[in-house]
Amino acid sequence: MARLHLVTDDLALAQQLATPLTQAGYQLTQSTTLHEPFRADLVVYGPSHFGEQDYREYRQHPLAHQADWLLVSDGTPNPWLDKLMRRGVAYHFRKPLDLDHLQQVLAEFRDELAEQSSSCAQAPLRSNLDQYGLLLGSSEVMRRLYRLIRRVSRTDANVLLVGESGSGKELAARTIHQQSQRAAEPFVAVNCAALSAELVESELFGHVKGAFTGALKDHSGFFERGAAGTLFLDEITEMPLELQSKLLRVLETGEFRRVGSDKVQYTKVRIIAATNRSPDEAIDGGFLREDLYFRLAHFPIQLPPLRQRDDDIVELARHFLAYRNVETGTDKAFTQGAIDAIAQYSWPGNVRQLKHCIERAHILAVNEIGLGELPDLTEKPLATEDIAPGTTLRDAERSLILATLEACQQNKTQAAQQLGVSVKTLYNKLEKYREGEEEWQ
Ligand SMILES: Nc1ncnc2c1ncn2[C@@H]1O[C@H](COP(=O)(O)OP(=O)(O)OP(=O)(O)O)[C@@H](O)[C@H]1O
Repeated sequence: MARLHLVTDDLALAQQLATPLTQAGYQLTQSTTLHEPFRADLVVYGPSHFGEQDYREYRQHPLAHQADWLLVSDGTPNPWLDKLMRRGVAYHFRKPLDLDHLQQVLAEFRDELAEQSSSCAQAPLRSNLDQYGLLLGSSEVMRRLYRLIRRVSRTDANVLLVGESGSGKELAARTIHQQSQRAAEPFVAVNCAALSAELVESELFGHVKGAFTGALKDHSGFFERGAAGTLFLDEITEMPLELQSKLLRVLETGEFRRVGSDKVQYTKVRIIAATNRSPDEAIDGGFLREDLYFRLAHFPIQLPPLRQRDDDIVELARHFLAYRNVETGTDKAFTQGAIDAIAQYSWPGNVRQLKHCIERAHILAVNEIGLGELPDLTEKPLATEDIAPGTTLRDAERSLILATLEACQQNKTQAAQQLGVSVKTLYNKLEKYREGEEEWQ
Protein backbone atom coordinates (compact mmCIF):
# COMPACT_ATOMS: atom_id res chain seq x y z
CA MET A 1 0.00 0.00 0.00
CA ALA A 2 1.32 3.45 -0.89
CA ARG A 3 2.37 5.64 2.06
CA LEU A 4 1.07 9.16 2.51
CA HIS A 5 2.45 11.54 5.13
CA LEU A 6 0.83 14.79 6.18
CA VAL A 7 3.13 17.52 7.58
CA THR A 8 1.31 20.46 9.08
CA ASP A 9 1.31 22.53 12.24
CA ASP A 10 -2.03 24.01 11.21
CA LEU A 11 -4.64 22.26 13.34
CA ALA A 12 -7.61 23.48 11.28
CA LEU A 13 -6.01 22.17 8.09
CA ALA A 14 -5.24 18.81 9.72
CA GLN A 15 -8.89 18.50 10.72
CA GLN A 16 -10.14 19.52 7.30
CA LEU A 17 -7.90 16.96 5.59
CA ALA A 18 -8.55 14.11 8.03
CA THR A 19 -11.47 12.57 6.10
CA PRO A 20 -10.21 12.96 2.51
CA LEU A 21 -6.79 11.64 3.45
CA THR A 22 -8.05 8.61 5.37
CA GLN A 23 -10.41 7.74 2.55
CA ALA A 24 -7.76 8.05 -0.15
CA GLY A 25 -6.50 4.46 0.18
CA TYR A 26 -3.04 5.18 1.60
CA GLN A 27 -1.20 4.10 4.70
CA LEU A 28 -1.42 7.46 6.50
CA THR A 29 1.04 9.05 8.96
CA GLN A 30 1.30 12.60 10.24
CA SER A 31 3.70 15.04 11.88
CA THR A 32 3.81 18.77 12.60
CA THR A 33 7.32 19.46 11.21
CA LEU A 34 9.80 18.06 8.71
CA HIS A 35 12.23 17.28 11.56
CA GLU A 36 10.49 14.08 12.57
CA PRO A 37 11.71 11.20 10.39
CA PHE A 38 9.09 9.49 8.22
CA ARG A 39 8.84 7.29 5.15
CA ALA A 40 6.35 8.11 2.44
CA ASP A 41 5.66 7.92 -1.27
CA LEU A 42 3.53 11.05 -1.21
CA VAL A 43 3.84 14.01 1.18
CA VAL A 44 1.12 16.59 1.75
CA TYR A 45 2.95 19.61 3.15
CA GLY A 46 0.95 22.46 4.66
CA PRO A 47 3.00 24.60 7.07
CA SER A 48 1.11 27.57 8.52
CA HIS A 49 4.02 29.94 7.73
CA PHE A 50 6.65 29.14 5.16
CA GLY A 51 10.01 30.91 5.08
CA GLU A 52 13.63 30.51 4.06
CA GLN A 53 14.39 28.06 6.87
CA ASP A 54 11.49 25.80 5.83
CA TYR A 55 12.70 25.95 2.23
CA ARG A 56 16.20 24.83 3.29
CA GLU A 57 14.78 22.05 5.44
CA TYR A 58 12.78 20.78 2.47
CA ARG A 59 15.86 20.86 0.23
CA GLN A 60 17.88 18.85 2.72
CA HIS A 61 15.09 16.38 3.36
CA PRO A 62 16.02 12.80 2.34
CA LEU A 63 12.67 12.44 0.56
CA ALA A 64 12.87 15.78 -1.31
CA HIS A 65 13.40 13.95 -4.59
CA GLN A 66 12.25 10.50 -3.65
CA ALA A 67 8.61 11.19 -2.87
CA ASP A 68 5.97 13.30 -4.59
CA TRP A 69 5.05 16.45 -2.68
CA LEU A 70 1.75 18.33 -2.63
CA LEU A 71 1.84 21.77 -1.09
CA VAL A 72 -1.03 23.49 0.69
CA SER A 73 -0.88 27.22 1.49
CA ASP A 74 -3.20 30.10 2.34
CA GLY A 75 -2.41 31.72 -1.02
CA THR A 76 -0.33 34.69 0.21
CA PRO A 77 2.37 35.32 -2.44
CA ASN A 78 5.59 33.93 -1.01
CA PRO A 79 8.96 33.76 -2.87
CA TRP A 80 10.07 30.69 -0.87
CA LEU A 81 7.00 28.75 -1.92
CA ASP A 82 7.65 29.79 -5.53
CA LYS A 83 11.21 28.49 -5.21
CA LEU A 84 9.89 25.24 -3.82
CA MET A 85 7.62 24.82 -6.83
CA ARG A 86 10.61 25.31 -9.12
CA ARG A 87 12.39 22.54 -7.21
CA GLY A 88 9.96 19.97 -8.52
CA VAL A 89 7.02 20.05 -6.10
CA ALA A 90 4.10 18.82 -8.20
CA TYR A 91 0.98 20.59 -6.93
CA HIS A 92 0.29 23.76 -4.99
CA PHE A 93 -3.23 23.82 -3.56
CA ARG A 94 -4.35 27.21 -2.30
CA LYS A 95 -7.09 27.74 0.27
CA PRO A 96 -10.05 27.52 0.22
CA LEU A 97 -9.40 23.94 -0.77
CA ASP A 98 -11.41 22.17 -3.41
CA LEU A 99 -11.60 18.84 -1.58
CA ASP A 100 -13.07 16.98 -4.55
CA HIS A 101 -10.15 17.99 -6.72
CA LEU A 102 -7.68 17.10 -3.97
CA GLN A 103 -9.27 13.65 -3.64
CA GLN A 104 -9.07 13.13 -7.38
CA VAL A 105 -5.36 14.05 -7.39
CA LEU A 106 -4.66 11.74 -4.45
CA ALA A 107 -6.37 8.91 -6.32
CA GLU A 108 -4.28 9.59 -9.44
CA PHE A 109 -1.04 9.50 -7.45
CA ARG A 110 -2.17 6.30 -5.68
CA ASP A 111 -2.84 4.58 -9.02
CA GLU A 112 0.49 5.74 -10.46
CA LEU A 113 2.33 4.49 -7.38
CA ALA A 114 0.59 1.11 -7.60
CA GLU A 115 1.65 0.87 -11.26
CA GLN A 116 5.25 1.79 -10.39
CA SER A 117 5.49 -0.78 -7.62
CA SER A 118 4.15 -3.54 -9.84
CA SER A 119 6.58 -2.57 -12.60
CA CYS A 120 9.38 -2.46 -10.04
CA ALA A 121 8.87 -6.19 -9.47
CA GLN A 122 9.60 -6.75 -13.14
CA ALA A 123 13.14 -7.64 -14.02
CA PRO A 124 14.93 -4.69 -15.57
CA LEU A 125 16.20 -5.66 -18.99
CA ARG A 126 16.70 -2.15 -20.34
CA SER A 127 18.31 1.01 -19.04
CA ASN A 128 16.64 4.45 -18.95
CA LEU A 129 19.80 6.36 -18.27
CA ASP A 130 21.48 8.99 -20.43
CA GLN A 131 25.10 8.27 -21.19
CA TYR A 132 27.76 10.77 -22.20
CA GLY A 133 31.03 9.19 -23.23
CA LEU A 134 31.63 6.65 -20.49
CA LEU A 135 29.53 8.43 -17.90
CA LEU A 136 26.03 7.35 -17.00
CA GLY A 137 23.38 9.55 -15.38
CA SER A 138 20.31 11.60 -16.23
CA SER A 139 20.22 13.92 -13.21
CA GLU A 140 20.50 17.67 -13.69
CA VAL A 141 23.98 17.77 -12.06
CA MET A 142 25.23 15.14 -14.50
CA ARG A 143 23.77 16.99 -17.50
CA ARG A 144 25.60 20.11 -16.32
CA LEU A 145 28.79 18.03 -16.08
CA TYR A 146 28.32 16.72 -19.65
CA ARG A 147 28.02 20.30 -20.94
CA LEU A 148 31.25 21.25 -19.16
CA ILE A 149 33.09 18.19 -20.46
CA ARG A 150 31.88 18.88 -23.98
CA ARG A 151 33.34 22.39 -23.82
CA VAL A 152 36.64 21.40 -22.26
CA SER A 153 37.13 18.49 -24.67
CA ARG A 154 37.36 20.90 -27.60
CA THR A 155 40.30 22.72 -25.99
CA ASP A 156 43.79 21.63 -25.03
CA ALA A 157 43.51 23.06 -21.52
CA ASN A 158 44.75 21.12 -18.54
CA VAL A 159 41.97 19.93 -16.28
CA LEU A 160 41.62 19.24 -12.58
CA LEU A 161 38.89 16.77 -11.63
CA VAL A 162 37.76 16.95 -8.02
CA GLY A 163 35.44 14.38 -6.51
CA GLU A 164 35.03 11.59 -3.99
CA SER A 165 36.43 8.16 -4.65
CA GLY A 166 34.29 6.16 -7.09
CA SER A 167 32.47 9.23 -8.39
CA GLY A 168 33.82 8.74 -11.92
CA LYS A 169 36.94 10.94 -12.18
CA GLU A 170 38.86 8.46 -14.30
CA LEU A 171 35.80 7.86 -16.52
CA ALA A 172 35.45 11.64 -16.94
CA ALA A 173 39.17 11.90 -17.87
CA ARG A 174 38.83 9.10 -20.44
CA THR A 175 35.70 10.75 -21.83
CA ILE A 176 37.50 14.09 -22.24
CA HIS A 177 40.34 12.30 -24.03
CA GLN A 178 38.01 10.33 -26.31
CA GLN A 179 36.14 13.47 -27.33
CA SER A 180 39.27 15.52 -27.92
CA GLN A 181 41.47 15.82 -30.98
CA ARG A 182 43.94 13.57 -29.19
CA ALA A 183 41.55 10.61 -29.25
CA ALA A 184 43.76 8.55 -31.57
CA GLU A 185 46.83 9.16 -29.35
CA PRO A 186 47.61 7.29 -26.13
CA PHE A 187 45.77 7.88 -22.85
CA VAL A 188 47.86 6.85 -19.87
CA ALA A 189 46.68 6.79 -16.28
CA VAL A 190 49.24 7.05 -13.48
CA ASN A 191 48.15 6.71 -9.90
CA CYS A 192 50.50 8.91 -7.91
CA ALA A 193 49.51 7.27 -4.62
CA ALA A 194 49.94 3.66 -5.70
CA LEU A 195 53.47 3.96 -7.11
CA SER A 196 56.68 4.96 -5.37
CA ALA A 197 57.98 8.47 -6.10
CA GLU A 198 60.91 7.02 -8.12
CA LEU A 199 58.63 4.92 -10.25
CA VAL A 200 56.26 7.82 -10.96
CA GLU A 201 59.22 9.97 -11.97
CA SER A 202 60.68 7.31 -14.22
CA GLU A 203 57.23 6.55 -15.74
CA LEU A 204 56.72 10.21 -16.61
CA PHE A 205 60.23 11.44 -17.45
CA GLY A 206 61.96 8.19 -18.41
CA HIS A 207 65.55 7.43 -17.35
CA VAL A 208 68.92 6.57 -18.77
CA LYS A 209 70.86 3.41 -18.04
CA GLY A 210 72.60 3.62 -14.66
CA ALA A 211 70.54 6.62 -13.42
CA PHE A 212 69.72 4.62 -10.28
CA THR A 213 70.14 1.08 -8.99
CA GLY A 214 68.04 -1.17 -11.19
CA ALA A 215 68.09 1.19 -14.20
CA LEU A 216 69.62 -1.47 -16.40
CA LYS A 217 68.76 0.17 -19.72
CA ASP A 218 67.45 3.40 -21.17
CA HIS A 219 63.72 3.89 -20.69
CA SER A 220 61.48 6.44 -22.40
CA GLY A 221 58.81 7.97 -20.16
CA PHE A 222 55.30 9.03 -21.02
CA PHE A 223 56.26 12.64 -21.83
CA GLU A 224 58.31 11.21 -24.67
CA ARG A 225 56.12 8.30 -25.83
CA GLY A 226 52.76 9.95 -25.37
CA ALA A 227 53.69 13.52 -26.28
CA ALA A 228 50.56 13.95 -28.39
CA GLY A 229 48.27 12.13 -25.96
CA THR A 230 46.68 12.66 -22.57
CA LEU A 231 48.24 11.91 -19.21
CA PHE A 232 45.83 11.23 -16.35
CA LEU A 233 47.48 11.88 -13.00
CA ASP A 234 45.22 10.35 -10.38
CA GLU A 235 45.60 11.42 -6.74
CA ILE A 236 47.87 14.30 -7.73
CA THR A 237 48.07 15.48 -4.11
CA GLU A 238 50.00 12.29 -3.24
CA MET A 239 52.79 13.21 -5.66
CA PRO A 240 55.88 14.38 -3.72
CA LEU A 241 56.24 18.18 -3.80
CA GLU A 242 59.62 17.98 -5.51
CA LEU A 243 58.10 16.03 -8.35
CA GLN A 244 55.20 18.49 -8.46
CA SER A 245 57.66 21.30 -9.20
CA LYS A 246 59.26 19.26 -12.01
CA LEU A 247 55.79 18.68 -13.41
CA LEU A 248 55.06 22.40 -13.19
CA ARG A 249 58.15 23.09 -15.28
CA VAL A 250 56.91 20.68 -17.95
CA LEU A 251 53.51 22.40 -17.97
CA GLU A 252 55.08 25.86 -18.25
CA THR A 253 57.78 25.22 -20.83
CA GLY A 254 57.10 21.77 -22.27
CA GLU A 255 60.74 20.93 -21.36
CA PHE A 256 61.82 17.80 -19.54
CA ARG A 257 64.85 15.55 -19.10
CA ARG A 258 65.08 11.83 -18.57
CA VAL A 259 66.28 10.98 -15.05
CA GLY A 260 70.10 10.94 -15.16
CA SER A 261 70.33 12.82 -18.47
CA ASP A 262 71.19 16.43 -19.34
CA LYS A 263 69.49 16.35 -22.69
CA VAL A 264 66.46 18.65 -22.80
CA GLN A 265 63.45 17.32 -24.69
CA TYR A 266 59.99 18.76 -25.42
CA THR A 267 56.52 17.42 -24.94
CA LYS A 268 53.01 18.66 -25.71
CA VAL A 269 51.20 16.21 -23.51
CA ARG A 270 47.85 17.24 -22.07
CA ILE A 271 47.45 16.72 -18.34
CA ILE A 272 44.23 15.79 -16.62
CA ALA A 273 44.79 15.54 -12.88
CA ALA A 274 42.40 14.28 -10.23
CA THR A 275 42.05 14.46 -6.49
CA ASN A 276 39.54 13.39 -3.90
CA ARG A 277 40.76 16.05 -1.48
CA SER A 278 39.49 19.61 -1.53
CA PRO A 279 42.21 21.56 -3.42
CA ASP A 280 42.13 24.41 -0.88
CA GLU A 281 42.74 22.03 1.99
CA ALA A 282 45.42 20.18 0.04
CA ILE A 283 47.25 23.49 -0.58
CA ASP A 284 46.88 24.56 3.07
CA GLY A 285 48.02 21.13 4.24
CA GLY A 286 51.12 21.27 2.04
CA PHE A 287 50.07 18.39 -0.27
CA LEU A 288 49.60 20.45 -3.40
CA ARG A 289 51.78 23.25 -4.72
CA GLU A 290 49.66 26.34 -5.23
CA ASP A 291 51.42 27.27 -8.49
CA LEU A 292 50.79 23.79 -9.87
CA TYR A 293 47.16 24.06 -8.82
CA PHE A 294 46.75 27.30 -10.79
CA ARG A 295 48.36 25.69 -13.82
CA LEU A 296 46.04 22.69 -13.63
CA ALA A 297 42.91 24.46 -12.61
CA HIS A 298 42.17 26.33 -15.82
CA PHE A 299 39.22 24.02 -15.80
CA PRO A 300 38.38 22.64 -12.38
CA ILE A 301 35.53 20.16 -12.72
CA GLN A 302 33.62 18.85 -9.73
CA LEU A 303 32.22 15.32 -9.94
CA PRO A 304 29.04 15.14 -7.85
CA PRO A 305 28.84 12.44 -5.18
CA LEU A 306 26.15 9.87 -5.91
CA ARG A 307 24.02 10.94 -2.94
CA GLN A 308 23.47 14.30 -4.67
CA ARG A 309 22.32 12.70 -7.88
CA ASP A 310 18.62 12.28 -7.06
CA ASP A 311 16.93 9.62 -9.14
CA ASP A 312 20.21 8.44 -10.64
CA ILE A 313 20.75 6.14 -7.66
CA VAL A 314 17.82 3.85 -8.39
CA GLU A 315 18.17 4.15 -12.15
CA LEU A 316 21.85 3.21 -11.96
CA ALA A 317 20.93 0.20 -9.82
CA ARG A 318 18.38 -0.82 -12.49
CA HIS A 319 20.93 -0.16 -15.23
CA PHE A 320 23.60 -2.39 -13.66
CA LEU A 321 21.03 -5.12 -12.97
CA ALA A 322 19.66 -4.91 -16.53
CA TYR A 323 23.18 -5.40 -17.90
CA ARG A 324 23.78 -8.42 -15.67
CA ASN A 325 20.38 -9.86 -16.59
CA VAL A 326 21.03 -9.52 -20.31
CA GLU A 327 24.65 -10.76 -20.06
CA THR A 328 23.69 -13.86 -18.11
CA GLY A 329 20.23 -14.49 -19.61
CA THR A 330 18.47 -14.05 -16.26
CA ASP A 331 15.46 -11.97 -15.23
CA LYS A 332 16.16 -11.10 -11.62
CA ALA A 333 14.19 -8.20 -10.13
CA PHE A 334 14.43 -5.88 -7.12
CA THR A 335 11.78 -6.00 -4.39
CA GLN A 336 10.27 -2.67 -3.32
CA GLY A 337 12.17 -3.00 0.00
CA ALA A 338 15.46 -3.32 -1.87
CA ILE A 339 14.68 -0.28 -4.02
CA ASP A 340 13.80 1.77 -0.90
CA ALA A 341 17.02 0.73 0.86
CA ILE A 342 19.14 1.52 -2.20
CA ALA A 343 17.45 4.92 -2.65
CA GLN A 344 17.93 5.93 0.96
CA TYR A 345 21.54 4.89 1.45
CA SER A 346 24.24 7.58 1.17
CA TRP A 347 26.70 5.51 -0.94
CA PRO A 348 30.02 6.85 0.42
CA GLY A 349 31.89 4.78 -2.20
CA ASN A 350 29.67 6.30 -4.91
CA VAL A 351 28.93 4.57 -8.25
CA ARG A 352 31.75 2.06 -7.81
CA GLN A 353 30.22 0.85 -4.53
CA LEU A 354 26.70 0.74 -6.00
CA LYS A 355 27.86 -1.22 -9.03
CA HIS A 356 29.72 -3.82 -6.92
CA CYS A 357 26.75 -4.08 -4.61
CA ILE A 358 24.31 -4.82 -7.47
CA GLU A 359 26.66 -7.26 -9.17
CA ARG A 360 27.08 -9.20 -5.93
CA ALA A 361 23.36 -9.16 -5.27
CA HIS A 362 22.74 -10.50 -8.77
CA ILE A 363 25.04 -13.44 -8.04
CA LEU A 364 23.44 -14.15 -4.68
CA ALA A 365 19.81 -13.86 -5.78
CA VAL A 366 17.85 -16.81 -7.07
CA ASN A 367 15.02 -14.68 -8.51
CA GLU A 368 14.34 -11.59 -6.47
CA ILE A 369 16.88 -9.18 -5.05
CA GLY A 370 15.61 -8.29 -1.59
CA LEU A 371 17.29 -6.96 1.53
CA GLY A 372 18.85 -10.39 2.12
CA GLU A 373 20.89 -10.12 -1.07
CA LEU A 374 22.12 -6.61 -0.30
CA PRO A 375 24.76 -5.67 2.26
CA ASP A 376 23.43 -3.87 5.32
CA LEU A 377 22.60 -0.44 3.95
CA THR A 378 21.68 1.18 7.25
CA GLU A 379 24.10 3.96 8.16
CA LYS A 380 26.20 2.89 11.10
CA PRO A 381 29.75 3.19 12.41
CA LEU A 382 32.31 0.38 12.26
CA ALA A 383 30.70 -2.98 13.01
CA THR A 384 33.16 -4.67 15.31
CA GLU A 385 31.04 -7.83 15.32
CA ASP A 386 32.52 -8.46 11.87
CA ILE A 387 35.76 -9.15 13.71
CA ALA A 388 34.56 -11.69 16.26
CA PRO A 389 36.83 -14.52 17.54
CA GLY A 390 37.03 -17.16 14.84
CA THR A 391 37.54 -14.61 12.07
CA THR A 392 40.72 -15.20 10.12
CA LEU A 393 43.37 -12.51 10.39
CA ARG A 394 43.03 -11.88 6.67
CA ASP A 395 39.23 -11.34 6.87
CA ALA A 396 39.58 -9.18 9.98
CA GLU A 397 42.12 -6.97 8.25
CA ARG A 398 39.88 -6.67 5.21
CA SER A 399 36.82 -5.76 7.33
CA LEU A 400 38.76 -3.16 9.27
CA ILE A 401 40.21 -1.59 6.14
CA LEU A 402 36.85 -1.43 4.37
CA ALA A 403 35.09 -0.05 7.46
CA THR A 404 37.78 2.61 7.95
CA LEU A 405 37.46 3.61 4.30
CA GLU A 406 33.73 3.90 4.71
CA ALA A 407 34.13 6.02 7.84
CA CYS A 408 36.55 8.27 5.92
CA GLN A 409 34.10 8.62 3.01
CA GLN A 410 36.49 6.53 0.87
CA ASN A 411 39.32 9.05 1.30
CA LYS A 412 42.30 6.71 1.04
CA THR A 413 44.86 9.14 2.41
CA GLN A 414 42.83 9.76 5.54
CA ALA A 415 42.04 6.05 5.93
CA ALA A 416 45.72 5.13 5.54
CA GLN A 417 46.61 7.68 8.24
CA GLN A 418 44.04 6.22 10.62
CA LEU A 419 45.21 2.66 9.92
CA GLY A 420 48.85 3.65 10.36
CA VAL A 421 49.96 2.39 6.93
CA SER A 422 51.18 4.20 3.83
CA VAL A 423 48.70 5.06 1.09
CA LYS A 424 50.70 2.76 -1.16
CA THR A 425 50.25 -0.20 1.20
CA LEU A 426 46.53 0.52 1.38
CA TYR A 427 46.31 0.54 -2.42
CA ASN A 428 48.18 -2.75 -2.69
CA LYS A 429 45.80 -4.38 -0.22
CA LEU A 430 42.72 -3.04 -2.00
CA GLU A 431 44.09 -4.27 -5.29
CA LYS A 432 44.49 -7.75 -3.79
CA TYR A 433 40.89 -7.72 -2.51
CA ARG A 434 39.69 -6.63 -5.93
CA GLU A 435 41.57 -9.48 -7.62
CA GLY A 436 40.07 -11.87 -5.06
CA GLU A 437 36.57 -10.60 -5.86
CA GLU A 438 37.09 -11.09 -9.56
CA GLU A 439 38.20 -14.67 -9.02
CA TRP A 440 35.18 -15.28 -6.85
CA GLN A 441 32.79 -13.88 -9.47
N1 LIG B 1 28.99 8.23 -13.93
C1 LIG B 1 29.32 6.94 -13.97
N2 LIG B 1 28.74 6.13 -14.88
C2 LIG B 1 29.02 4.82 -14.93
N3 LIG B 1 29.87 4.20 -14.11
C3 LIG B 1 30.47 4.95 -13.18
C4 LIG B 1 30.25 6.35 -13.07
N4 LIG B 1 31.01 6.83 -12.08
C5 LIG B 1 31.70 5.79 -11.58
N5 LIG B 1 31.36 4.63 -12.23
C6 LIG B 1 31.81 3.25 -11.91
O1 LIG B 1 32.66 3.36 -10.80
C7 LIG B 1 33.97 2.88 -11.14
C8 LIG B 1 34.98 3.83 -10.57
O2 LIG B 1 34.99 5.03 -11.34
P1 LIG B 1 36.32 5.89 -11.48
O3 LIG B 1 37.53 5.02 -11.43
O4 LIG B 1 36.16 6.79 -12.64
O5 LIG B 1 36.21 6.71 -10.10
P2 LIG B 1 37.28 7.68 -9.45
O6 LIG B 1 36.51 8.89 -9.01
O7 LIG B 1 38.42 7.89 -10.41
O8 LIG B 1 37.71 6.83 -8.19
P3 LIG B 1 39.12 6.86 -7.35
O9 LIG B 1 39.23 8.25 -6.79
O10 LIG B 1 38.87 5.84 -6.28
O11 LIG B 1 40.19 6.51 -8.31
C9 LIG B 1 34.01 2.81 -12.66
O12 LIG B 1 34.81 1.76 -13.08
C10 LIG B 1 32.57 2.57 -13.02
O13 LIG B 1 32.28 1.20 -12.91
